[in-house]
Amino acid sequence: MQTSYPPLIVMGVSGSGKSTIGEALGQKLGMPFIDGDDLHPRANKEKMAAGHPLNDEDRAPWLEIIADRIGAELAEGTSIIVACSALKRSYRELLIAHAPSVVFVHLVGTQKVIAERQSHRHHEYMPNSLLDSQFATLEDLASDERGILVDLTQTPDQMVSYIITTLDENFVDHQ
Ligand SMILES: Nc1ncnc2c1ncn2[C@@H]1O[C@H](COP(=O)(O)OP(=O)(O)OP(=O)(O)O)[C@@H](O)[C@H]1O
Ligand SMILES: O=C(O)[C@H](O)[C@@H](O)[C@H](O)[C@H](O)CO
Repeated sequence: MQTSYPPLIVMGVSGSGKSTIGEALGQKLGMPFIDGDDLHPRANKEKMAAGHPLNDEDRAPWLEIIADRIGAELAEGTSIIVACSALKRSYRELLIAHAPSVVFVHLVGTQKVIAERQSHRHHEYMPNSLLDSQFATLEDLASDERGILVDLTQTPDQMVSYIITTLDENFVDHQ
C-alpha cells in the first residue's frame, strides 16, 4: 500500500516547536522539510531582531515565497513540510491559494510553557519579548480549515505519532 501525504504547514507562535516537529515529521514520513524562518527577507529579520513585530505588509512577501515553493514542489509531484507561523486566517488563505490540499498542523500550548522553553534557547533573530505580540496576533484554526491541533506539552515523538495517526485517519489517500 502506498500512502501519499499532502503538503503540511507546521504552524504556531514563535517557540512552539515548529522547527523541531517539522524536521522530525519530515524524517519519519520521508518528506522534505523547509524552515520558513530561513525564507524571510532580510528586512523582516532585522525588524524582528530590533524588537519590532512584523505587520501584514511585512509578512505578505514572505508568505508568497512559501506559497510559491509549496505550489512549485507539488507541481513536480513532491509534498513538502514547511515550518511557518501562519498566525492569521488571511495568511493561511494566501498560503493555500496554489495548493488547496495543504494541511495545517497547529502546535498549541500556553504562553507560560512556550516562554519557559524560549528562555533556554538562542534564536538567530527572534527576541523572546515578541511572544506577547505573537499570541495577540494568533487566530486559531477554524473548524472549516484543513488542520490538526497538537498539544505541544507532549514529547516530540508523541507529537509526531499523533500527527501521523491523525493524517492517516483524515487526510490521506491510501492506494
Ligand atoms: N515537544 C517538545 N518538548 C520539549 N521541548 C521542545 C519541544 N519541542 C520543541 N522544544 C524546544 O523548544 C524550543 C523551541 O522549539 P523550536 O525552535 O522548534 O520552535 P519554533 O516554533 O521553530 O521557534 P521559532 O519559530 O521561534 O523559530 C527549542 O529549544 C526546542 O528544543
Ligand atoms: O510571523 C511572524 O511573526 C514570524 O514568522 C515569526 O513567527 C518568526 O519568523 C518565527 O516564528 C521565528 O521565531
